[in-house]
Amino acid sequence: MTVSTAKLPVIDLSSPDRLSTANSIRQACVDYGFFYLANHGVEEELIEMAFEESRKFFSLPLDEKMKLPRKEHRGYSPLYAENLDPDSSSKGDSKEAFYVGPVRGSGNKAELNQWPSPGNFRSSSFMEVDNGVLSWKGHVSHDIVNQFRMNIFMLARVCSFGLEGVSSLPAADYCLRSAARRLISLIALALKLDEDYFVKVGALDDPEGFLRLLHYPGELGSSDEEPIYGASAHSDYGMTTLLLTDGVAGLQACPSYRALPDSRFVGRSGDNLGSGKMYHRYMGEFTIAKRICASVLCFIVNIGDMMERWTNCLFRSTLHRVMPTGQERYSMAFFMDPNPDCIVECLESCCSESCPPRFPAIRSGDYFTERFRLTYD
Ligand SMILES: O=C(O)CCC(=O)C(=O)O
Ligand SMILES: [Fe+2]
Repeated sequence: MTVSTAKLPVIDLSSPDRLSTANSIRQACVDYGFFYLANHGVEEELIEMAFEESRKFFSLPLDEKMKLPRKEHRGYSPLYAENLDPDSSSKGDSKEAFYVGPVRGSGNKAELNQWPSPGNFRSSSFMEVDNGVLSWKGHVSHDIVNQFRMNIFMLARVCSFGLEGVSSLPAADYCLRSAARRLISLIALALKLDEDYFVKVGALDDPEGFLRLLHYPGELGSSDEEPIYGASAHSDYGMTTLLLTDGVAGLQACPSYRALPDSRFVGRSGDNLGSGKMYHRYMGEFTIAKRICASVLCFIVNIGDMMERWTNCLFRSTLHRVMPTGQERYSMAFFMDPNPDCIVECLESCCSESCPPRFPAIRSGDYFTERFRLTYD
């Protein structure tokens, strides 16, 4: 373990001492906006299988992947299509991604997900899991009518989104989404709120949690070119992100960043959200940042902008990025976002006369629309 890793706190999600866990979370969110989450209940085998599916998916020929272009934040996004920080590099991020949105509970939205069709896979290595029978830990096995549905299940269940026609979901209580919900109740306690506060304000209604599979080819730019980032500097937009990586280094966070008071209200041009996220414009150099060494067994958790706004910047939506190391890298990020209709406004406990709310109340969906526009347009 490196020194920098040791400094990032490890939170034990299974600890029976919820108050002490909540206090540790509070400290981690105030100091870093990042922490490791251990004993989250998601089985190693499930994580490994999801990584395996992800590797197979990204190894499909580009024209197959391009049959599933990203729409409504679901589907495939090729190399350089996204630029999280257009001011630091014009080329776009050296990563490809596949997005999965909620499959169940969102009306027609479930259908917006794009899935590789059986035809896409016939010539690939992505298929053939036990001849159409999916087994999980010996508890369950389902005949899944075709490879298409099986592949949906394989990927979707990592976020516990249901699959019509599949009667039981063994992983449902031990999936990313359930871990995120348990964590969010601890975050509420950490903020001295009722543990179901975020449920009560509708943040977790039919949540718009998204899973993003990521593949970084690891290419290094030549020194006379603009820098190439795997993911350029950004903060995440939602409540909290649960990140899994294959252990290859590259993720860097910048917990030392403190917003200059005025910059909080000055966004990049066209950004009318007061997000003030153009850090390096105000800081000069983007200074690093600790290297985060990830164990595949621990999630890396970070706080997103919505939580930062709720807490009036007490909890930090920390700037982070992925640097290419020359080594290929896979990760999976589960973004727990508030329901789009949830109004996010400064918590009473986080403001006072001398510390007024820094951000106006905002509908979560409006915030996301604007941030996506800035990333993709
Ligand atoms: O791949 C990683 O380690 C980080 C990804 C990330 O920050 C993101 O997708 O928002
Ligand atoms: Fe991120």
